[in-house]
Order: sequence, then structure tokens, then C-alpha cells
Amino acid sequence: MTELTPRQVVAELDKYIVGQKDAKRAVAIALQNRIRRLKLDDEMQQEVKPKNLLMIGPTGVGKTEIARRLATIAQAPFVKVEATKYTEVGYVGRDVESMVRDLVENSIRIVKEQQHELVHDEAEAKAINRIAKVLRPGQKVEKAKPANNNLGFPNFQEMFSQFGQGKAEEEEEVVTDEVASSRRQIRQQIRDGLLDNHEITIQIEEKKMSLGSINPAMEQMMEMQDSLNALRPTKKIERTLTVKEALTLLTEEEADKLVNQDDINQKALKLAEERGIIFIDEMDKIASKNQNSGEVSRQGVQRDILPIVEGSRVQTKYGYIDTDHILFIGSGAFHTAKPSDLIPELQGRFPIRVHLNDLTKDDFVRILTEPKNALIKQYQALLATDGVEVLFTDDAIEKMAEYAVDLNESTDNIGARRLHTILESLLEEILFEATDMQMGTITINEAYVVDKLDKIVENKDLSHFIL
Ligand SMILES: Nc1ncnc2c1ncn2[C@@H]1O[C@H](COP(=O)(O)OP(=O)(O)OP(=O)(O)O)[C@@H](O)[C@H]1O
Repeated sequence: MTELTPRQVVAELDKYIVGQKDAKRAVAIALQNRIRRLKLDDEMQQEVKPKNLLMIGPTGVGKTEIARRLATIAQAPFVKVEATKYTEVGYVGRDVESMVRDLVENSIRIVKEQQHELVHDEAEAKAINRIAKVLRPGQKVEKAKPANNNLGFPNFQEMFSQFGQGKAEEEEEVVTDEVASSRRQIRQQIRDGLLDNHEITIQIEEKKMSLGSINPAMEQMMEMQDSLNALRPTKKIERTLTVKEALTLLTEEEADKLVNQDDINQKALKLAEERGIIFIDEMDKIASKNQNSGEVSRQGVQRDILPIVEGSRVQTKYGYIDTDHILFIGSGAFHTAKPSDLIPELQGRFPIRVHLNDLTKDDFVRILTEPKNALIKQYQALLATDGVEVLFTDDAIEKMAEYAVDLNESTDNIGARRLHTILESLLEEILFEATDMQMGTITINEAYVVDKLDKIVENKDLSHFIL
């Protein structure tokens, strides 16, 4: 895996996030420091403590977005959690270690996807084969039964067959040359996508539902259930789908058989350990120095978080994970509580502090248009699916940015999130009509923006709900 330099990381972040230069630099440095520390010998590693980061800034200015993009750039497992969701050990609620378990789940997904990618062609070939067999079955003949064992032992094979998958095993398929040749043709047709919409009924393995972790006791129960499930033969269920859907499902099922689950688990644990990023939002809400009743439990949460951030071993259903190299990014507005209101040990674990700025009108103009996934581009792409081309004049975009600033000042300051609600209200009519009407090209100018938004903005009660 090639590592990007801090400068390259910032350049990548620039593609998606407007401004916030200091924050981008800080996360790039934090990422590089982790790589540097991993290269040290063991003794030195113990001396150099991990340097986590605290992002301080109002809501909706890009804190989460920076962390999330950073994870994508670094190909790192990522979770976002809210500090206020946790309660002290012993109370009902999520225990703090679950953030590490969630990170591992995310890592498992990443590694599984990578491994599936490696065996994709082989898995797809097998899936195509299975579909061809369903579409052109051979002749079924009854299988000769094995002679009964005369030793008086129960026949385990027959007993197992009662668990659901016995029937098929009693029949054998005779594949004539004609069937084989017809299947060859079908396989080609599937590859060419000619049968995509054709419906078929297939047998697939029933997926075990995985509920998110709730608390340790519940998790243990679910893990026991998982182990029991693993002992039972997988149950097959019948589903009617299009060939295209069946191909996706069966390719996934075949890929599952081709990859080594233990291998995935080990790789995922290592990936989470060395590259994981945990974003803890609302850190300010658990900060407080006072010892009165409500605050005790907040401090409790801080104390629970501390060992994880300091580096400890956490048990997950895939094995133990060391949290020593996980990068923690704390975040919060810190309007009333200050970082210095956190317990000292925790303050020490988040030594890099960075302030994010309030967004200005110019920032809003840029956010609307510049990033790779800019909101205007998103709406244009959505409406293009209905054959509608939407153009925005420069003054229309300026006007939207102006409304965003005004509304953030006069109601709540929700940062760039304001742009989402503004665009949704602005385009409501077009979004409703576009599918029915051949609208061709629509140009949105300043007058259109004023016409659509002024009515709502003037009515303070209404704008609280809509914009
Ligand atoms: N500087 C920015 N550049 C581009 N988009 C931004 C920027 N700031 C915010 N956004 C957009 O606004 C939305 C909210 O931003 P984000 O989730 O990062 O907020 P936040 O600062 O983490 O706030 P909170 O603490 O409330 O979670 C996202 O859709 C994000 O893409």
C-alpha cells in the first residue's frame, strides 16, 4: 500500500472540503505520525505516545467530513461515534469498548470486499454455472441408496438430511451432450447480459442477520448463537429473482466459499489495529470539571474512554485487538465546556488541537460548486436521469450563499448543512415535475432563487421548519 505524504493528503482533502486548512494539515500530520511511530523499534514505540487530535469548531463546518475523507484516502477502517451515547460500565447503554468492536466490523467489511475482489472472476464463473444449471436442468434420476450399515448405529447422514438439505442429495442429474451444449450457450447469454431480466427461482444460503452490538452481555449471547449456527448445516432458502440479481447473490455466495474466513479475520484485526480511525463526536458534552451528580457520570465516560485511547486490548468476536495505534479524533463545538474541562489524562491524550472556522459566504459559494461531490453537481446528476439539464447562473449561486449566511445568523447556525435545505426547497417544484414533463434545459437565475426562497425566509416560523 503506497503511503501519501502529508502534502498529498491535504491535496486529496482539498478535492472535497473547502477551506479549513489548519484542520487538514493537522489530520495529515497525525496520520503521518502514526506511520512514523509504527516504524520505530518496540522500545522506542513505548516511549513515543500516540498523538490524537481534537477538532474544535461549530456544527456543520466539515469536522466529520475531513475525518471521513481522511479514512478513505488512507484506506482505513473508520467509525464515527458520539461520546454522549456511552454510559459507564454497569449502566444500561453501550459500553465504550463497542466503538472498537464497531471499528473491527468495518475493517472486516473492507478486507472481505478486497478478498472477494480477488476471487471475483472465479466466483462469478461458478455462479453463472449454477444459474445455467437451473435454466437447463438435466434429467433427474434417483440415487442408489448406500447399503444400510448393519452395526446398529444410527444413520447420521439421514438424520442430518432432516435439517433441510437432504432431498436434493437423493437425486442425481444426468447431463446429456445436448444439455451440456445448451448450458454452454446459456452461460454465454448470461455473460452478455441477454438474460438479465429473465426471472428464475434459485436456492441460496440463508444469511444470518447480524444485529449491531448493544452491550457486552447481549453481544456474548449473540456470539454463542453464531457459534451454534456455525455447527448446523446452512439452511437453504428458495428465492425468485431476475438473473441479474441472482448472479450478484450467487457470486457473493461462491466468493464466500473461496475465501478463507480466518484469513479475513486476522487481516481485518491487523488493519483496524494499524490503520483504524475512530471519530468521537460531542466530546464537549462529556467535558466538565464539576463533581455534582450529572457530571459524575460524564467523568465516568471519560474514564472509560481513557484506557482505550491510551492503548489496551479489547476482545472482539474475531479475536483481541490492541488499540495502541488506532487514531482517535475527538470533536466538539466546545462553546461552554472547554478542552481543559476534560479530565487531565484525557486532555493529554489529545495533544493536537485544531480550530475550524465558521464558514463565510464565499465558502458557501465554493462548497456549492467546487468539491468533486458538490451539491449542485449532485442535483444536476439526479435530474439528468430524467433528461433535465439544470444550469445555475453565478448570481443565483451567490444569492443562495447569501441566504445561507442570513439564515444561519437569524435562526440556528448549522453551517454548510443549511445549503442542503436551501437547495431542496429551491428545487422542490422541478424535482416533482421533472419525471412527468420533458423539461429540457432549465436555467436558475437570481430572480428564481429570490422568488422561491423569499416567501419562506420572510415567514420566520416557516423558515424554522423548512430551511
Ligand atoms: N468546509 C466544507 N467543505 C465542503 N463541505 C462541507 C464543509 N463543511 C461542511 N460541509 C458539508 O456539510 C455537511 C456537514 O458537515 P460535517 O458532517 O463535516 O459537520 P461537522 O462539522 O462534523 O458537524 P457536527 O459536529 O455537527 O457533526 C456535510 O455534508 C459536508 O459535506
